[in-house]
Amino acid sequence: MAIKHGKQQVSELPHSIFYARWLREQEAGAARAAGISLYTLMQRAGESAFRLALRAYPLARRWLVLVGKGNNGGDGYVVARLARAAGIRVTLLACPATDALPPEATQARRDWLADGGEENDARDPWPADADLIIDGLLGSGLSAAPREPWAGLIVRANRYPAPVLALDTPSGLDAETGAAAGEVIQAEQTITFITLKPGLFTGQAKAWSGRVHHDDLGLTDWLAGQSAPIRRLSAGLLSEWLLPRRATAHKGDNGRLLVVGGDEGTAGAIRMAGEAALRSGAGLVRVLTHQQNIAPLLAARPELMVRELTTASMREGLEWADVLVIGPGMGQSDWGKNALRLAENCNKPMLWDADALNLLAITAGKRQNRVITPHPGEAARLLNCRVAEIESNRLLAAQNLVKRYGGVALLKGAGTVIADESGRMSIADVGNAGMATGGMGDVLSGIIGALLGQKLPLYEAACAGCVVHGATADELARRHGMRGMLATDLLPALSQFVNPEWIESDKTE
Ligand SMILES: NC(=O)C1=CN([C@@H]2O[C@H](COP(=O)(O)OP(=O)(O)OC[C@H]3O[C@@H](n4cnc5c(N)ncnc54)[C@H](O)[C@@H]3O)[C@@H](O)[C@H]2O)[C@@H](O)CC1
Ligand SMILES: [K+]
Repeated sequence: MAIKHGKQQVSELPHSIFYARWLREQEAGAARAAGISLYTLMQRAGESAFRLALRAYPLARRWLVLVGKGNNGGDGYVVARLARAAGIRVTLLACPATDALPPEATQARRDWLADGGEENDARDPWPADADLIIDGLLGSGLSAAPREPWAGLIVRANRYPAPVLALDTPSGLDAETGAAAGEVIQAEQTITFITLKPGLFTGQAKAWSGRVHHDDLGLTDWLAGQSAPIRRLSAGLLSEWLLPRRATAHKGDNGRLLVVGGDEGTAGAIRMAGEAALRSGAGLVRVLTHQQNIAPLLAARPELMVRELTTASMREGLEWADVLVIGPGMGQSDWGKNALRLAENCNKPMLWDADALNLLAITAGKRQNRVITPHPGEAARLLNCRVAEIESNRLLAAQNLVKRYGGVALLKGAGTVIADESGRMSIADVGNAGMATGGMGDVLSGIIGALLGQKLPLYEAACAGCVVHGATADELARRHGMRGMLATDLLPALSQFVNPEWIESDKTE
């Protein structure tokens, strides 16, 4: 839904994400280009947040506005002034001394005081009956974990029984990376200004940001001339990648997929990958697996062609296939290692996942024709670092994976990041915590493998596959909730997203 304020409009989230650091360097030039002052920009930010607060919390009449020492606090002063003028009881809590404010925030403070607004020390007792908190403590200027007294105020806000609307970013969350180095305010809604920032979509973002809104503050024309370093992926983009199937298509047109894995006792992984590929439109799926898995797989899914994995069947399969998916349930025994050695020389598009990545960490080969899909633990092994380092900057980690291993890297987790060798980067704004369960990765491998077989280039297949996967899980969560979602629940539901021409328009965002 759009919120109108003046000539501006808060619209659906755009697909462009810009670094906060870059925006801070550009903001003066952008305001100049738009013929407005930085203070006007701040007033627009405050006005936009004020209107959102009225719309989202129509019954809230007693607001606490927390302001810090930067321009994020400046936005807060504007919200406070507008709210007070509208008859809302506003308690403005400043942290701590306000004499060192930057110029625009100084102006906003002056206007607040000139209108008769009062400023309280945020460390003093807060009124007990407020029904909304506006968070203007820390924005994109955050440089480290919040210090005292900011950290203590964040804790206090989080204990306070009123929802938080965060200005630009939830205070304490790193706008660049989504990392939470210390205390972070728990926002129910966040309104971010001018551009989306990566830290609102990956890392710890989903735990703290709540629902994200965006307002470009009227800089639409200026923004149209900027090229975004990162793309936000949503279901609305699927029709860009997945065209309706040709009416005359035959199974050979839709890709012959070789899926390799499933050691003794791990037939499930390979079955889910193979079946996800079929459900995502693969023409033919041949599975090479441990001989014990053959009968159960054939019984469960007769459309799969299942054979024993041997050197001969692997060689023959690689000849036959258009695309290779290797790793699900493969284990790290000699059995899997042999298959991987043969796969290393494959020149067709391929996807390596799970145990293939654990073995890759040892062999360290670089390939342009490969998508790798590590979770943070696998990524840490691949980059020889700690999981915490991966999570502290997921965008950088994905770039480093590509630098080291070539091709396309898809780093799983809340806010999956996809990067390629040309420098393209995307963050998937789909998916939910219901997906934190076994087998989800195997399903993703099958989907991406199928899309590679339908001739999508590596990067596009990874992006589209990730969106199909996450959007399907979101749809299931909407219907049944997150807890108890199974990877196999996704399989029959994939069809609505791999056929985007069938998506109803209200499901695209
Ligand atoms: N970019 C723009 O053109 C616009 C920016 N606006 C606002 O301005 C904000 C950025 O303003 P600033 O650059 O002044 O930065 P912030 O207001 O986000 O924070 C800077 C202040 O926080 C302090 N600080 C930094 N790290 C800290 C830590 N770990 N613990 C305690 N204090 C810490 C700094 O010393 C400084 O006083 C945006 O987030 C947005 O809310 C809006 O007014 C709209 C226009
Ligand atoms: K904030």
